[in-house]
Formats: sequence, structure tokens, C-alpha cells
Amino acid sequence: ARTRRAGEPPLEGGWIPFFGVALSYGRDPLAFLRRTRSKCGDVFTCRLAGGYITFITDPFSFPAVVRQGRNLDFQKFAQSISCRVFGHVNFNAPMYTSGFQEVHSLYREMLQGPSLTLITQSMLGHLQTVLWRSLPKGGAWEEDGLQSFTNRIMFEAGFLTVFGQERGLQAGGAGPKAGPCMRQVMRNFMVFDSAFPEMVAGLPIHLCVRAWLARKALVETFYHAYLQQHYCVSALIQKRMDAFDRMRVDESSKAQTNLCMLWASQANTLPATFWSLYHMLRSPEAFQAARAEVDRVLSKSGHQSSGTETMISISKDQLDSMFVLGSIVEEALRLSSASIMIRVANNDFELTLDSGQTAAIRQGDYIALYPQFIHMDPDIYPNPTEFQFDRFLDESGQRKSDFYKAGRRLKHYLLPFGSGASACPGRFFAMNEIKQFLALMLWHCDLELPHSGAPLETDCSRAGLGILPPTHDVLLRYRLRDRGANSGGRREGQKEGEGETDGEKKGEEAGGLEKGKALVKTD
Ligand code: HEM
Repeated sequence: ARTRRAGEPPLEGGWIPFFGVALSYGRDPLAFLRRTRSKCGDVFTCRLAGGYITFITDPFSFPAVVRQGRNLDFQKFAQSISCRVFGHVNFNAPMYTSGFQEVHSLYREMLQGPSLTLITQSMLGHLQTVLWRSLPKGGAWEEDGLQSFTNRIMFEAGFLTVFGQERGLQAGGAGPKAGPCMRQVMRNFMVFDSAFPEMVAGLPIHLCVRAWLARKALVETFYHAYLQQHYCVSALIQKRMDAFDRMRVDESSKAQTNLCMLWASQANTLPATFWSLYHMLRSPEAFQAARAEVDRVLSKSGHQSSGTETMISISKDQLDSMFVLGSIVEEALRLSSASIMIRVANNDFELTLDSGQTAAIRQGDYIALYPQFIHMDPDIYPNPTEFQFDRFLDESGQRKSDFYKAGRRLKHYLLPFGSGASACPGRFFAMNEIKQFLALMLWHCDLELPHSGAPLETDCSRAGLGILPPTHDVLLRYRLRDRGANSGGRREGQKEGEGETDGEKKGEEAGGLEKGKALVKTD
């Protein structure tokens, strides 16, 4: 154990040697950090599982950390976790430095500007192909778990958009089918992802046997030689594969970095899509405003009412003009995001905080920002645990970006995607794909949550990893939209008890429901 030196933040060591405060932190990180902040002030150091982490909790001091490129490194920590979990070589090694920088700059190039428009359009096509396969024909209602439904649609559409389609899986005319391979890939992904908290905490993957087997199977499908047989592989993956080939990395490491991309592009997007649809369906005002927006924007471009398998187009400008959908997604992200931004101190140095106070930081220590502090701050967001669909809309119905704490405007008020050099490069694509999914569901479907009672809770065991999933799934009923009936398309608390068996069956496959867990009726 170490003793606090002059100038260093208060030290919260805990009473368990080595693990320090890991147990109390692990039970409920936000509650633990709040307790420690009220005891120690805005900046404090905790002993966590053998390391020392200094938490900066004052949002006005976030920029001071995000800007500290020279003294604080984000790659070291991210790489150490990534190697352990995915199994690839450590790209922090000097021989890979310049090649890995190239890979990084590709993210910005391929996930912004004109490339973003292309990948977004590709996602829209895949979403519709997959959705049409799932929607019941002729006005019949279908039932499924909401989580299993969103996972199924988004996983397959996202996978096809990023990694393309395996040759031979096309079904004539009807578009790509969810063949056994896709279902297996998704099942393996869910198994691998569910062991993520343990693997990040340091448990060797060989001890999580199912996750280890799932990773092995996933990696086998990601060898370059195999992916080169796919058609419609995104430019992002093609260029990334070229860059890794030039770096002379071994073939299995290359395949493992493709698994990283699968995880990065899916693990947060799936629960974020779930929460966006869930909250929208639970709030009558949100649903009405969102449907009115989608109907207004899409009718203008001449799309007729649905009911037939027509592919619709949504241009970049149209998507950008869907501010209500944007606000619903951002509000869902605010409520469910529990990411942690970690940097490693390269040297001993003094961090100057917004208040002018300084904190002495030791080389090798971690600095952490925990954005949930901001997202759940009642001073910034009144009634912070409540879903308010229009929180991110200003008076003129455009995106709101002025949020205040103690009368001062905040630079960082919403951080589900991190910030600064380590900010998620897929953030624009993620927002677009979730908005597209919501728009398609609103345009084509009537939707119901028959057993919507008390709000679902988030599963805190994944705190620190990004968007928290729900603790359990809920039943969703859906059918092709009945425009004539003008039913509003969204009802709650009706037709109790129908179709659980069918829903459970699909849910197990899509990771929404665990075997043996019933779709929960919360009322
Ligand atoms: C709602 C969905 C998403 C959320 C909440 C999310 C969140 C995040 C966060 C918090 C980070 C780490 C930031 C940090 O350490 O400061 C990250 C990194 C990353 N994300 Fe996302 N992400 C999402 C979707 C996506 C998508 C769709 C893609 C790609 C198509 C993507 C690609 C990446 C990559 C490649 C990194 C690592 C970047 C690096 O190494 O610098 N993400 N994401």
C-alpha cells in the first residue's frame, strides 16, 4: 500500500489488500463514486485491483484531462485490455507504431464525410432486407422479445454493412438470408460478449470456456483469406485489412482485430437501439412526435404508405433533419451509458483543474472520467432518471446543445462516445443507424409493449464498458402498419399473455432472453 504524498488527491485505499475498493466499486460504481466524492471532494485516488486510479468528477475539469495528450496516454490502457480480450499482438510495440497510427486515421476517414454517407446508405439497404424478412405478412401480429428483435435486426444488418456477405448465402431475389452461418455468428458473438466484464477484469479467457470457444469460432470466420471471398465488404474493412497486411502482422492477429471491429460496432449499438425503441414506445408523447416527424419527412419525398415490400430511401439531409429521433436516441444514451474514460500517466506531473487547484499524478497511475456523473446530475438534467424525449431539442425543434451547471455552460454534457483523441470514431454512424432503424419501424410497423409496467433496470455488471443492457427482456408485438385504422400504432398493456413461447424461442437465439427466463411482465 502507498501513502499519500503532498499535493496528491485524497487516497481511498479500502481495507482489502491488493483489491482495495474493488468490491464496493463493483457492486454499484456510480453509488460508490458519489459516496467517495462527498467524503473526499471532486478529485480522489482509489486503489482498484492492484492499480491506482484518480477520478476527476468535476465536469468543468474534463477538458483539462481530455487535452493532456503529452502526459496522459489512452492507447496503452486500451491496448492492454484489447490484447487480453481479443488475443491479438500488442500494437503498442514500437514495430507497429506507424502502421497502427495509419489504422487509426482510417477510422476518421472512413466513418466521416462522404464515406459516412455511403456506409449509412448501405446500412439502410441491409436494414430493410433484414426487416422485411422479419415482418409478418398481411396485417397479422407477431411477437418477440424487444431486445431479441432489435438484436436480430441490428446485428445482421450491421454485420452485412461492415463485413459484407458471404458468397453463396444469397437467396434468389429475396435478398440475403439469415443462413445458419449468420445465426451462428450472432450466437457466438452474444456468448463472447457476455463474458466481457470478467475478461476485462482479468480472468483469463481459457477459464471462460464457452467464451473462448465462441471467440475461436468467430476468429476463424475473420481470416483475411476468408473475408476476401465476401462481397460488398465496407471500404473501412477493406482499407483496414490492407493496412494490417502492410504491417506484417500474423494472420490470426489480423483476424482477431476484425473481431475487435465487430465488437466495437455492435456491443454498444445493440443495447442503445434497444433503449431508444423501448423508451419511445413507453412514452406516448415521444411516439407521437417521432411518428409525425418520420411521416412528414418521408411523405415529402413521395414515399407512399407501406404494406408492400418497397425499399424506401432516406437521404442524408432527411436523416439529419430528424431532430426528434436524434433527441430520443441521445436521451436513451444518456440514461443507459456507463462508460469510463481511462488514461495512463506517462510521467509524474501536476494536473491543473478548472478551479485552479492542482493534483499531483504519479507515472503509471490511471486517470479516469466517469461521464455518468454528468448524465445523472440533477443540476444539469432535472429529474435525471426520467426519460424526456425532448431534452435535446431547443425551442425551435433543433438539436439543443446548451446545458448548464451552477449557471455555467458545459462543454461536455453528453459523453456516451467518450471525447478527445479516444472518442468513438463510429459515433456518427451509430447515431445514423439507430435513427434509421427507428424511422423504418415507425414508417412500416404498428408496435406495442403489452406488459409495460415499472421501467426496466440496467444491468450494472457491465458498468465501465459502455451502454448497459437491460436486466431482462420485454414482450414486443408488431405488425405491418395499419394506416387506415389510425390507431396511433402504439398501445401498452394489452393482449396479456399471448405468444410468449414464440418470443422465447427467438429470444434465446438473439441474446435477448436467457434460457429459462420468461419474458417479464412488469405489471
Ligand atoms: C451507440 C453506439 C456506440 C457507442 C455508445 C460507442 C462508444 C464508444 C466508446 C465509449 C469508445 C471509447 C472511447 C474512449 O475511450 O474515450 C468507443 C471506441 C470505439 N468505437 Fe464506438 N461506440 C458505438 C458504436 C460504434 C460503431 C457503430 C463503430 C464502428 C462502426 C464504433 C467503433 C469504435 C472504435 C473503432 C473504437 C476504438 C477507437 C480507438 O481505438 O481509438 N463504435 N466507442
